[in-house]
Amino acid sequence: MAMCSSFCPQIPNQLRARPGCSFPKKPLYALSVKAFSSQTPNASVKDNELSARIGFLGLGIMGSPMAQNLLKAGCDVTIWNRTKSKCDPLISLGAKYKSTPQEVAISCDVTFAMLADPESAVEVACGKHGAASGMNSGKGYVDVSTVDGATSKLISGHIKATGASFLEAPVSGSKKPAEDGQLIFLTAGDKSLYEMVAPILDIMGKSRFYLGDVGNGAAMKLVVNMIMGSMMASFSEGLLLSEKVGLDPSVLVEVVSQGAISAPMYSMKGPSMIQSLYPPAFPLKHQQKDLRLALGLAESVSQSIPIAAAANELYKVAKSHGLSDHDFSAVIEALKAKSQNSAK
Ligand SMILES: NC(=O)C1=CN([C@@H]2O[C@H](COP(=O)(O)OP(=O)(O)OC[C@H]3O[C@@H](n4cnc5c(N)ncnc54)[C@H](OP(=O)(O)O)[C@@H]3O)[C@@H](O)[C@H]2O)C=CC1
Ligand SMILES: O=CC(=O)O
Repeated sequence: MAMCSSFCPQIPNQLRARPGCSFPKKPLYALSVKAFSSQTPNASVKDNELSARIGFLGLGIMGSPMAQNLLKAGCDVTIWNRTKSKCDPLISLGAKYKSTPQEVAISCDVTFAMLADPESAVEVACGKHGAASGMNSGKGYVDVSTVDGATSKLISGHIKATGASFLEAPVSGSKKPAEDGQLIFLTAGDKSLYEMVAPILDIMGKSRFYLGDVGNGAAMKLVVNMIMGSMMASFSEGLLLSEKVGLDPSVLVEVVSQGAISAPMYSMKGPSMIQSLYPPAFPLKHQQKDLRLALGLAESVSQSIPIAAAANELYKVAKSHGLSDHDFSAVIEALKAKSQNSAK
């Protein structure tokens, strides 16, 4: 890949990412771009970002705004989505369209994938007309979907067998951070690809962590979302209990927001949960998938995670009530259903 070989060796050792290192967006952005632009030292940020042909596969709640931010930054973006109609708004913003992941990979230097789950991530990367069949040495594949480590290693194996580079880079942050370019990237895999795509990650995110070997990014993401899923389940119990004992749940949200357990998630989701509104930012089915995968991760090291296991059961109940495509805060409805049943 022309841009990789031209800039990677230019990065001074002290600026290279170490496993576990966090790179906040603002201070290092210029450094990343400088390294990226070594062939023309005075070239503008925009000129250098434009030099990469970027593919984007998967234009759901997250993929669409991420690809849109790349387009807004002036990048050359080629897209594909299983449901073609979701490509149309991006095509009208200047994206190119290809009809298979393979064709996207053939026409791009680096291809990003933002897919629902392990099955779809494997299908799009390794299936018939999948991205791997369009890869070769000099290209890169960056999977930003939330999957388990074994899936990520499987995809990495297929990609690297073609001579291409692989980076897993799941994101923390939901629909709004994706729209605002404020995601947190949890990356692992080929360091040279990490360094190459750093300026691209910085368009879509506010910080990035390089965590070493493939699997570590997936594990970090699953641990974070295991905590988040349990927090939301516990918050739901609190909202319902406060109401049952005659308190105003809005006041509970305010009290929580001022204390040591305050979290943006509670302030953002609490008011709509009180109104039983769950517009999907993070679909409940994906939160349950992440808890399921976190349970597998814990099992792999014989770690007991009883709180997360209980939360997982609650999300499963919510799914059985048809709430899969609602926001994950709809897990509170599973508790409401349980208390109605026990009152009978
Ligand atoms: N939403 C959020 O807040 C966050 C989500 N994530 C993770 O990011 C990933 C994407 O999430 P999100 O955008 O919310 O999910 P969506 O459900 O909105 O989008 C899923 C995407 O995967 C595609 N897809 C699903 N199944 C297949 C398949 N069999 N073959 C090809 N494509 C398929 C969908 O295509 P189609 O349009 O055709 O259905 C769509 O592009 C998930 O792994 C999620 O856990 C991570 C951080 C935050
Ligand atoms: O995966 C979801 C998120 O908000 O992060």
